[in-house]
Amino acid sequence: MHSVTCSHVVSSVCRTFGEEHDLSSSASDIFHQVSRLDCRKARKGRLNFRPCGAKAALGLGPSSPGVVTKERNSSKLLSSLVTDPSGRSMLSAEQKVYDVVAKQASMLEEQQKRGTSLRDVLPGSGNIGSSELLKEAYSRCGEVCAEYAKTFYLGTKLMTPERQRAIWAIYVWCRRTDELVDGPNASRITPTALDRWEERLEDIFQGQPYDMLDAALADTVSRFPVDIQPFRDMVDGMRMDLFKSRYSTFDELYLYCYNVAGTVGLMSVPVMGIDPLSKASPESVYSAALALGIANQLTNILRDVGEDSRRRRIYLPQDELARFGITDDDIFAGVVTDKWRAFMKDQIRRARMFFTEAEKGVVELDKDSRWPVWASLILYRQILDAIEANDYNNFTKRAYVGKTKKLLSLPAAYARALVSPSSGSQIFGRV
Ligand SMILES: CC(C)=CCC/C(C)=C/CC/C(C)=C/CC/C(C)=C/[C@@H]1[C@@H](COP(=O)(O)OP(=O)(O)O)[C@]1(C)CC/C=C(\C)CC/C=C(\C)CCC=C(C)C
Repeated sequence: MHSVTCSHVVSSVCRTFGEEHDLSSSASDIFHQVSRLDCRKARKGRLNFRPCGAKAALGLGPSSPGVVTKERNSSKLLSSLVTDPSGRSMLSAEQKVYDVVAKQASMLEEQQKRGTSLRDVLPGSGNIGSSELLKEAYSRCGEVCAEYAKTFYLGTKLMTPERQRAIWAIYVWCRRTDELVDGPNASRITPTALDRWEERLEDIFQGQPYDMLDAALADTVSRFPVDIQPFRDMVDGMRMDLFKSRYSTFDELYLYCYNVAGTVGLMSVPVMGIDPLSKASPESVYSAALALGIANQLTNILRDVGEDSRRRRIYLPQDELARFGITDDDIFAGVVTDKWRAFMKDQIRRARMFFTEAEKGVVELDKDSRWPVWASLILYRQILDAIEANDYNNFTKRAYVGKTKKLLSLPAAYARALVSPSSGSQIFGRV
């Protein structure tokens, strides 16, 4: 029996950052217990630039004035710079994100050189189960996950115990991070609070967790080759939410989507593992994972236009809205017009392209991990169909996938998960 409920566990983090740290004695015991955990040292990645990345592959690179033609290779780095309105040079969002993907991939390649890789990482090589407190920590993560994301939780049950626990620990950290700016105490969250949350993240990766749930993540990152950068980037996404309520271009929105959701894909791949039969390059698998996060977030945004507008937020590219003759006031008025339908068709088409890009990577994942990913992909993509079925009224009608459709998606996902890289025809990004 746990004395702390799941919602308490998640929301307590907000209190922690609104006031001074208050650890319960059991959490502090856990802290002392696990602070001795070995910490995997962050490895410096080799960065190189190649013409790939989901956004590039989809032909969605920025095309607005001020964008210099991009050719990505190390000798042409400068040509990938874009200029901001004041004329200063800066990296495009796609370039920044691609750097992170390349770093994750190069970490894997380094690992391959040392003789292990995600294709043959053996879960269970660590000391899971050796501490009752850690077991308890992971089990609380599982409870949070089951409460907030039931279908996904069931999906993780197909994974090996080590992988499922690790995914729960990552899920809980993401959920707590998101709750900082989206939860009941969001109005009390300041940039300083986010700085402190990030310091706490650094401590987790140094094997110095602060509470029980952090301890589960500290253990996870000590056993799987998970890099800290996507976690830092998610905190950055929360910072964006504190300051920003408009996105002038898709490039800006893309960065936001990467920060809050693409990062989840990058965090998950090292735990989910790549099928030993896969011939895909690590870079292509990470790119697909990134694409799934972006696709999910774009879908989430399109579903929630009305809800966000009531908070005076518009997560849609302003230049594209203008091209369709739509103003902020039109969105606040919330009337479905032909202009709106045309705009939405375009946005839905783009989200679907990201889903298609992501599909290529799911088949490359370890066989036990494919089912939950297919399930989440199929379920989330159906929200786009539901927006169409609502005649693009995402102002006052919430697009949702009905129970029957949801249930039917699960065996469909299972069938797709049976396709392995050897039986599938879509091996891509060969090394
Ligand atoms: C199998 C699977 C889906 C694993 C991911 C598990 C995980 C660690 C999830 C964390 C999700 C989370 C709490 C993110 C915080 C930010 C946030 C809220 C993002 C939005 C998710 C939906 O949230 P919400 O629960 O509020 O949605 P509803 O309103 O209830 O509909 C996001 C839209 C983004 C979530 C992003 C992903 C799940 C990324 C998935 C990508 C992978 C798992 C990589 C798969 C690998 C390949 C090669 C394709």
